[in-house]
Formats: sequence, structure tokens, C-alpha cells
Amino acid sequence: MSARNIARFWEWGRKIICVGRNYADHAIELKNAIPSEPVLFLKPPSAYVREGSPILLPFYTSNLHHEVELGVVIGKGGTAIPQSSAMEHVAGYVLCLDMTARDIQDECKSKGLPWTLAKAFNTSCPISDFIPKEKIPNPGSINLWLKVNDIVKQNGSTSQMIFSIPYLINYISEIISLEEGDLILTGTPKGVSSVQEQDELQAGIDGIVTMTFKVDRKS
Ligand SMILES: CC(=O)CC(=O)C(=O)O
Ligand SMILES: [Mg+2]
Repeated sequence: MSARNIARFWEWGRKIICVGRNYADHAIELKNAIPSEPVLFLKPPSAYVREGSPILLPFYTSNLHHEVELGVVIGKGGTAIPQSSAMEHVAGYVLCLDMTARDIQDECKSKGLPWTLAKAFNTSCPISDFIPKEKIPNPGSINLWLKVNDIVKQNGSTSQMIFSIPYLINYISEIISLEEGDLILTGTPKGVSSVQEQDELQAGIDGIVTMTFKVDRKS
């Protein structure tokens, strides 16, 4: 049997841990408070979708938003990982979209309900090819962008993150043990907006990766 390949981590069925409100400009655009501790939620592995397959609009939303984010792929698991050694647990990165049914999220927030329907549906986590750690020596200072039908909507630097990658790895692993093949979505900068059926989303990390996804309705 061939050895498992971290470059195809999404096939392993591991956890997707998402950090919300990690950019002050995005918290402000949605009129959310700037958090003093990371806001966490989960997506199931069935959320993954790769280039060549569409992002499927859930039937129950009329306001699906894109959120472009840097994803951190865990290469070595652990519990209560100190910040000082956190980067030793990183195998690499992916560019991700945290697709969000914003109308449903708003409704859940107002009723005090969890965000599962808004955030965890099938195809809610489009990802790029795996980017080995060496290709991004300074993940705390890279530029993420996203266009809808060739119009720039998001363009922000990871230097604007409130909580750094080592801080997040330490914080999360104190609560949820991290395993090889887990993915951490690190939050989105400002500029989120609504997408429609047949829209084309293109996203990239300057000089590193680009990816393209079409939005479609389940046939
Ligand atoms: C309000 C949100 O949807 C939080 C989130 O996912 C983010 O990236 O910020
Ligand atoms: Mg997000």
C-alpha cells in the first residue's frame, strides 16, 4: 500500500477548524465586535471541493457569500502545542473559501443557534492545490485576493490578522487536539459579497497560487 500523501490531505477526512472575525476590517463591515479571543466553528470534510467541480448553492439561502482565507495544513498533531513550536506542526497551506449562507447565519445569530447550516454545507470549503510550507516562508505577510466575474472584491494581507498562526495553533490545540491532515481556516479580510448561480470566483495568493470555481445549483 502506498504511503499517504499530505498533498492530498482533503481525502483523509480530517477536521476543518475555522476562525471567524480574525480581521478587524471584516468584523467592522458585518457590524460584529472585534473579538478578544478567537471565534471557532467547524466544517465537515464533505465541505471540501476542488477546482473542476462547482460550488453548489444550498437551496435554503438567497445570500451566499464568499470569504477568501489562508488555510493552514497540519503536518504533525498535538495537544496544547506551545506557540514557540507551533510552526513545526505546519506541513503547508492552501487558499480556501469559507462559503457562507449569510442570511442563515444572521438568522442563527439572532436566535442564538449554531452556524452549521450557514457554514458547513456540501462544497462550503473550496480549496487550492496544496502549497508546501517552504513556498510561504512568512505566512503572516502575504496578500490574498478574490474576484467575482473579474471584479476585485477582496484584497487583504495576512499581516492584518488579529490572532497569528502560532497563537491560533496554541489556542485551538488546547481545546481540540490537532491531527495530521487537519485544516485551519484563519479568517477573512473585508470585501465579502453575495454570489449568484453561474458566477465565476477567482482567488489567489500573490505569486503563489490561483484557483477558479463556478457557482451552480444542484441539478
Ligand atoms: C462572521 C463570519 O462569518 C466569520 C468568519 O467566518 C470570518 O472569516 O471572519
Ligand atoms: Mg470565514
